[in-house]
Amino acid sequence: MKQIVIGSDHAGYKMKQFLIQQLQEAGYDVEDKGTYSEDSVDAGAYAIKVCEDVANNLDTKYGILICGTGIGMSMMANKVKGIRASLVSDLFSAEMTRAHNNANVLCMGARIISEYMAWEFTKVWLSTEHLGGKYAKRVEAMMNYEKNR
Ligand SMILES: O=C(CO)[C@H](O)[C@H](O)[C@H](O)COP(=O)(O)O
Repeated sequence: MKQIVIGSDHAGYKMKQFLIQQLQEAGYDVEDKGTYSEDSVDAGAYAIKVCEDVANNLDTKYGILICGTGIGMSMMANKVKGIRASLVSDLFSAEMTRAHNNANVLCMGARIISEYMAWEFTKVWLSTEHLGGKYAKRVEAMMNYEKNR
């Protein structure tokens, strides 16, 4: 079971706290990189904290990021080398982003989805295996582009 590194801005703080509780109850080891209150902060800084940790521990850690829309978090997350972050607002995408894209960071918008939905998406995302084969080749091509640019 991979360790979960989680972060949010002020808009995602409550959802982050909810997910931490659910994840811990489900037996996950969770590291909370902040923010630690609903005081206004810039989401990008927390995306970097989470994603640099995941990128340095690709075999052992996954990341979860929450802001108001999930957009700023996912944009910043994908600037960190080694990160494949997906913004998810439906169950099918939560599954496919693991099965086809092997995402290592899940982003969600607390002003878009409910806590219930966020936990449903998180469970599917964590329990879906990457399918490999042609999908692995496509992910590899993506990572080679990043490495060589
Ligand atoms: O995309 C975002 C961050 O880059 C988020 O949706 C933020 O949570 C949102 O922009 C925060 O808005 P606020 O007016 O500062 O609460």
